[in-house]
Amino acid sequence: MNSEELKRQAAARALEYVQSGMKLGLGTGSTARHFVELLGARVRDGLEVIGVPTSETTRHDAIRCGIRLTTLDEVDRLDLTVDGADEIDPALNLIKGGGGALLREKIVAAASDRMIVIADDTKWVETLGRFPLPIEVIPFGLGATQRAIEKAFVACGVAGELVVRKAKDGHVFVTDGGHWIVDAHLGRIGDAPGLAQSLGLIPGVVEHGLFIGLASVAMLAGSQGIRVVERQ
Ligand SMILES: O=C[C@H](O)[C@H](O)[C@H](O)COP(=O)(O)O
Repeated sequence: MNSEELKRQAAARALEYVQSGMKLGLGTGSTARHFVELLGARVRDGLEVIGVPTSETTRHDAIRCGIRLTTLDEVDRLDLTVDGADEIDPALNLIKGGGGALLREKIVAAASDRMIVIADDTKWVETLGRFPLPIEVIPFGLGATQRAIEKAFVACGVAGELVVRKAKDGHVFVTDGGHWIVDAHLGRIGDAPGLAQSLGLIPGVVEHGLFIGLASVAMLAGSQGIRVVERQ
């Protein structure tokens, strides 16, 4: 089975948790797109849900799939968010933002009663950090922000190169919120909650891709089937 089929399987399993009347957070990325497409098929069969997309890309996908949309200004809480991840550790802490959607993804996940992470099992790691950690920053004062990030790294016992993300056309990648992303190549993050806290205090850092304590369940699709891991 190829990785797209595995992602679709994980997405299909998450769909079992969706009930009519739910308000849903709709994630971003290749795995979340499978969920949006499968959800769209159920909506066409009569399922009544309303969604909040976590990116402009997902908003367009959801509209194409016939899913009714709302915003976090119009609704208070969401019942469930289903999203992908770049890395998932045994505490269900995540690295997200490989596609640049981390800011809206975190706002939506934090406004949800439950977050299900869907992925193929290559995303499962013992310790976060092999995947470069996305840090969303304000372009103004980038040098000062980067120096503050490096200080936070030293305090948290990690080190690695910071690279301003470029789009495929060679220009700086700009997020849906108009910010830039610096990818931190750390290799291993021993204390992800501690690093998350330190990064959150830096002026100029809008958000970072460490999702701590947000995911309640992970659905990991592999050649042996789907493993469901609940947060302890
Ligand atoms: O910004 C992008 C998101 O955090 C994605 O959910 C994450 O990068 C995983 O994407 P994919 O399912 O394509 O591996």
